[in-house]
Amino acid sequence: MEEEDVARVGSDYESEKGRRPLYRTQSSMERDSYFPSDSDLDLSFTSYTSTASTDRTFASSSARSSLSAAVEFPIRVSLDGPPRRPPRHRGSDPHWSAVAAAASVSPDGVLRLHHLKLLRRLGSGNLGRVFHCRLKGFDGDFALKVVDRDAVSGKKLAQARTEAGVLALLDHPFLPTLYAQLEVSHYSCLLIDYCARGDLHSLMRARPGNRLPLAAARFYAAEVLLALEYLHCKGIVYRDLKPENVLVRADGHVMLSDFDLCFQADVVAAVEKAETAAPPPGSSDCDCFGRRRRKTVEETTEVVVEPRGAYSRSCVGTHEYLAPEVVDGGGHGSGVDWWAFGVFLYEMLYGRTPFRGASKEATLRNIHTKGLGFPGAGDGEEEGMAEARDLIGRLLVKDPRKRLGCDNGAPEIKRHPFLAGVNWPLIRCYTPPGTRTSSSRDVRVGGIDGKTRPRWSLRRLWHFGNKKHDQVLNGRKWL
Ligand SMILES: Nc1ncnc2c1ncn2[C@@H]1O[C@H](COP(=O)(O)OP(=O)(O)OP(=O)(O)O)[C@@H](O)[C@H]1O
Repeated sequence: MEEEDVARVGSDYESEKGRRPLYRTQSSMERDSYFPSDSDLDLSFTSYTSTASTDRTFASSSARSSLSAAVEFPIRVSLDGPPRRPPRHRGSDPHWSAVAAAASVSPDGVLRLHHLKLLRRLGSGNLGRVFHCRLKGFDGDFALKVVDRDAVSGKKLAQARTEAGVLALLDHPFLPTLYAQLEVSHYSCLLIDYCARGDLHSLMRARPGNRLPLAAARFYAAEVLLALEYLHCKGIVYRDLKPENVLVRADGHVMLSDFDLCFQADVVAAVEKAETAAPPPGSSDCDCFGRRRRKTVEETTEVVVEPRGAYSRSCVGTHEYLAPEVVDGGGHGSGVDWWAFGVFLYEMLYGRTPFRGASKEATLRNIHTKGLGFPGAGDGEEEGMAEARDLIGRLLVKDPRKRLGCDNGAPEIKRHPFLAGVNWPLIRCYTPPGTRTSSSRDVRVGGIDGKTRPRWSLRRLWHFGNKKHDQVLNGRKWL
């Protein structure tokens, strides 16, 4: 890591007891109303700044700031041109029809800001503010991310463009959908999915010991893993995984947010051999005479789409989540996301991150030098903790060449015993933590504790024909 960065990190620490973002300054958006009294804008944002309508539960006051650097890899997508078309997989989402219907009443067929009704401010971040909103006359909730182009530096503007560029590329249930991008006066607004349950960091802090039960941690880890896998397939390295950036939708499933620190690299799909230890289905480790079975190894092939050649030298991310190679400043690739995934799992299970020190400098030193340790197990350790520790240990390997995931990406991690019981194609049919199991006809009856499963198998879903199958897998019916 370069000296300048360490100095900046160090000096920031004292003032950051409230853990405010590193480069945040009071923008004109904080001081004034959000939008000028433009004839196109019938919204006065002023009331949202001072009233109780700001929902602080969404923006946990102790959220950790991210280190940011200049954007050196532009995201390869054009945001100019006609209004956005629904993406292939998320296109059946009713939010798209609402956006299309609202836009159709406009003379030029384009969605405008006055079509939106702002309900409350959800919080503000490094780049701007986020509002909960609805389309006037339509059902469905959205979030509106607003950046004041006049109030942010060129670097932040570049980050805002990166974020918009990444959002425009996404089409995945655990990532936000960009419904529209509105340029109004000096404001850039992104209309995306709204997550009614706030962020995982706040949810964890509301629990004893700031940690989650193992089954919940496994569920969130599995969904985040799929989101990271998708991003890597697109060549996007995320670089800012932390519970603050894992939002929870109304249905309990996750959505990653904050893509301003991403970078994009080339990715080439490759078919690789993979070995999995395959115990005979439904069998125990011993045969009927009590003798230990020999482990059979199954050789399969798998498609690997990991941006293995991704390379960046910038120091970005959140201190406690930085990988050693980022701290070094010697260059890093997609492996930083797998390191952060290990820290994320650790924090969900133990209520704190593994290398946190008394100051941010101490944290960075620990990442480099300190070995990985786990709090004492105690008596009543939950089943599965040993597997979780093993997975964390394989992810938090300081040398990225030996880290799980760095070779073949997410499939390597999916095969680990901690996650091996997850039925990946049906993950959206699991009952998310904290959601009530509804009627017996609801498919979301499984838990993710490794014992109970989604009740419907893929084979059974096919009996309902493709339409039903699509509905289940797209989650349309049960969202
Ligand atoms: N789609 C959304 N649905 C619900 N809440 C959201 C949504 N997007 C952001 N938020 C909330 O709004 C607040 C501000 O989000 P934003 O992404 O701008 O900043 P941040 O998470 O603090 O990130 P950073 O400062 O690192 O860019 C956060 O507390 C976040 O939880």
